[in-house]
Amino acid sequence: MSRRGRFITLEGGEGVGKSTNLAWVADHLSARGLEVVRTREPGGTPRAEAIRSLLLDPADEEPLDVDAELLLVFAARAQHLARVVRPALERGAWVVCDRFTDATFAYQGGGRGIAAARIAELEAFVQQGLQPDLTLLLDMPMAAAQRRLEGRLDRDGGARDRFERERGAFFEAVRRAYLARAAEAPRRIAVVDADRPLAQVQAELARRLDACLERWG
Ligand SMILES: Nc1ncnc2c1ncn2[C@@H]1O[C@H](COP(=O)(O)OP(=O)(O)OP(=O)(O)O)[C@@H](O)[C@H]1O
Ligand SMILES: Cc1cn([C@H]2C[C@H](O)[C@@H](COP(=O)(O)O)O2)c(=O)[nH]c1=O
Repeated sequence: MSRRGRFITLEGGEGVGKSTNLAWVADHLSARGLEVVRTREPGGTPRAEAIRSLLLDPADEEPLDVDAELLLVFAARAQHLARVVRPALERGAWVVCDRFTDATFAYQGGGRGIAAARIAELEAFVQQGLQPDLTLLLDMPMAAAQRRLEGRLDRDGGARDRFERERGAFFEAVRRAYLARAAEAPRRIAVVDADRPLAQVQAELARRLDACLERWG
C-alpha cells in the first residue's frame, strides 16, 4: 500500500471527552485545507457498525465470551481498514478515528485480562504493519469521567451499553493499560490531561497537532 495520508486516533476511558474532541480535531485539520475522514471503532462501515451493535448490546441472556469479544473487535477492524481507513490514506486524506487498537490492549487486555501477546498476533494479522501516526490519549481519573458520562446520559436519556455497565475495577484496569501503552510508545502516544476545562484541553490538542503538521510537512 502506498500511503500518503495521516492516521490520528483518539483514545481514553468512558466519558473522557473523545467524541467532543474528535469533532474539534477534525475541524482543526479541515480548517488547514486537509481532507479529513472522521470515523470510529468499533464501526465506521455498515457491517462494522452491525458488529459494534453486537458488542455494545447489554442484553445478558447469552453472555459474550471474552475471546469472541476480541475476535469481533478485530473483525470489525478488518472491515473498517479495508473499506474506509486504507482507501482514505491511499488517496492522501487524514483519518481521525475515535478509538483503535490501543483500546483493544486497554479493554480486552487490561479490562478482560487477555494476554497482550495474543492481541499483538491479531494486530499483526489484521493491520499488516499499519499503525496510527499520532494517538491522543485523553486521560483523567475514572470517577470524574464517570460523572461526565452520567451527565451526558441524563441529558440524552441514554442507557449504559455493555461496557459502560462494567464495574469501577474494570475501568481502573483499562486506564492503567492505556498509560502502560503510552509509556511503551511515547513518540506516538501523547497523554493529554482531560480533567481540565475544554478550552485548555483543546489548546493542548492544537499544540500537539500543529507540531505534527510542521514535522510531517
Ligand atoms: N473538558 C471537559 N470539561 C467538562 N465536560 C466535558 C469536557 N469534555 C467533554 N465534556 C462533556 O463530558 C461528556 C462526555 O464527553 P464525550 O461524550 O465527548 O466523551 P467520550 O469519551 O466520547 O465518551 P464515551 O466513551 O462514552 O463515548 C459530554 O457531556 C461532554 O460535553
Ligand atoms: C475499539 C474498541 C472499543 N472497545 C469498547 C470501548 C467502548 O466501551 C466501546 C465503544 O464505545 P465508545 O462510544 O467509543 O465509548 O467499545 C473495546 O472494548 N475494544 C476496542 O478495541
